Amino acid sequence: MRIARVIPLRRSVVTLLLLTLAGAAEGLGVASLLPLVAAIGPDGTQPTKGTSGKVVEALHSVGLEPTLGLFAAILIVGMSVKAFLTIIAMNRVGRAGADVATKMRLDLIDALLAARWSYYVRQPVGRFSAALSVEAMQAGEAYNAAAKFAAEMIQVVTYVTVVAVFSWKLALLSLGAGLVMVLTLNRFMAIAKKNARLQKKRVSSMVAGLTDLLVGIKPMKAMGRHARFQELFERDAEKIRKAQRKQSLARDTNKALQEPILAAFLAAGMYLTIGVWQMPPGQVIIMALLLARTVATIGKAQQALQNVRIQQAGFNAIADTIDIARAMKEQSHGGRKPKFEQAIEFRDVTFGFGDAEIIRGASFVAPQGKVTTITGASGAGKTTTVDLLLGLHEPSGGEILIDGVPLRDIDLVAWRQMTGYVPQELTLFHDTLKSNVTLGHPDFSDEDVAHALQQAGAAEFVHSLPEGIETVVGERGARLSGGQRQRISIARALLHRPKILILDEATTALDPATEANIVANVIDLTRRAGLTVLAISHQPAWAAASDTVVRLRDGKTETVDRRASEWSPAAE
Ligand SMILES: Nc1ncnc2c1ncn2[C@@H]1O[C@H](COP(=O)(O)OP(=O)(O)OP(=O)(O)O)[C@@H](O)[C@H]1O
Repeated sequence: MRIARVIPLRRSVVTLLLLTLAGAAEGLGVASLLPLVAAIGPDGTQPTKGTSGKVVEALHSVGLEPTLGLFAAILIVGMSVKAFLTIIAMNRVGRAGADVATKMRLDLIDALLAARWSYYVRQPVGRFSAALSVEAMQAGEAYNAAAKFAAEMIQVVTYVTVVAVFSWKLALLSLGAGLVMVLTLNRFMAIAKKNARLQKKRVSSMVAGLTDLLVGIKPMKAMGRHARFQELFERDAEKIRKAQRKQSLARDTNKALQEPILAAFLAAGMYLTIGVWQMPPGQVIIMALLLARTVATIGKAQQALQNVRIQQAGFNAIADTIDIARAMKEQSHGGRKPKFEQAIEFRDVTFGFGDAEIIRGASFVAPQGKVTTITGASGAGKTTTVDLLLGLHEPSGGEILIDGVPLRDIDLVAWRQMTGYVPQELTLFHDTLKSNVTLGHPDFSDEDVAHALQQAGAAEFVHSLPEGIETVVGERGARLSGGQRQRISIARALLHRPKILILDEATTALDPATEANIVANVIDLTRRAGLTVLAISHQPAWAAASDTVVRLRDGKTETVDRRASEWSPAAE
């Protein structure tokens, strides 16, 4: 019933009602065949006995003559009404199926974007591509398959009822035939289902694996190690091929075997109706037709049910991913709007990943409008410190204060929007330079972009490109040099004129002259616009320009006020 969370139950009930009405219309049409045959019997007399007789009697009572034309009209009208209602119902099903896939996709994206940072760190990104493509589509298909199953079952009930009205023995025979068919062919259905699931699992893992591999393909290529992955994918592809073949074989065998089973029961039906129950030949033909239709529909219903089960796996998988991502939703913190007019303060902050404590009672102050450099050995916890400041992690002890207000009381989104952030691992999108700087935000003009590029020391090289800011940077910015990528990232961080600029080893790839130029621009911004800078860096240029240096060692901090004493990176 998880589907009810996506498509309101009322919508499904209305569709089911339409399908039931369609079934009833068909039943009425088909049922008219029996008295029709009796009415045009070889002697031309109208039936007076049995159900056919009762039908004729009922028609007489409402002033209708049971003529060939009347029954033919009932048949045609019944079937037309059925077709009409089925079109409406299936149209609704098609729309609902597409809605299911779309809703699942949107819910997944929503949940993913709202999740906390620690969630992303633990997930292989490629898994989400599989969820978004394969599983979302299957979720929609699951709804369609369920509706198809319902339609087939309604038809089965319709046919069995019609047959039962005229002969309960024959109805039992058709149900028996259906049961034998279901039981005999169930094995093939199970094989088809197992192999379909196997394919889904392998295809999803292939999509996920390939996405992850392509994200980090360069070192694989560079070290000639991609061939090993090719082998793994080939192995996966081979398993998918085998599973697909087995699924087709099982499905086709199932279909093919339905015919002889049906023929055997038809023969039995003929024998009983003609030889034992001595039915008129006209009725026998119609009964045979009904028997064949009933048994075939039972077969189709069984297939539809298997299909539901197969597609349901995709629906469940994406629904689980959404649930887990939602459970990892980032806490919104308090509602206080940050001003940031005085200082950022870490007061005895403690934090660890699991049992491993990384920060153990760190205390420092980064005053507003000043440059603070955070330094320390690799793995000392510099990035973690900045992540704590951005609310990406929660301290397990101590307090982070913005102008004396605890970070947990502050509106986190508003706080982050005041920040320009250049991470250690740069991420440029496969898009134009301009879009990479504006992040697709339409509010920024080309002049804004040019200004940010100028401050980031990127104006000159961008200007030298034939397409300027419209140049497409390639996958993850692969068409730019490392230093160029860093400068574009700095421009992106400066574009919205942040109050705090956080640079995590952001100028490591630059030559000293370019770095000095960026440092000078940033210092100029601190003096003119009151920008506060927090730079994680080992570069002498930053240390020389900073007002305060915070050194992390063994999870603790030492603060050196550079206005009071000189600090040298060699002392590290
Ligand atoms: N998501 C995580 N889960 C578990 N451990 C983590 C996680 N992120 C970082 N760490 C660990 O925390 C420690 C500090 O990492 P951090 O990235 O803050 O160091 P750093 O000082 O910035 O290092 P570097 O100068 O090498 O970038 C490291 O030992 C690292 O292995």
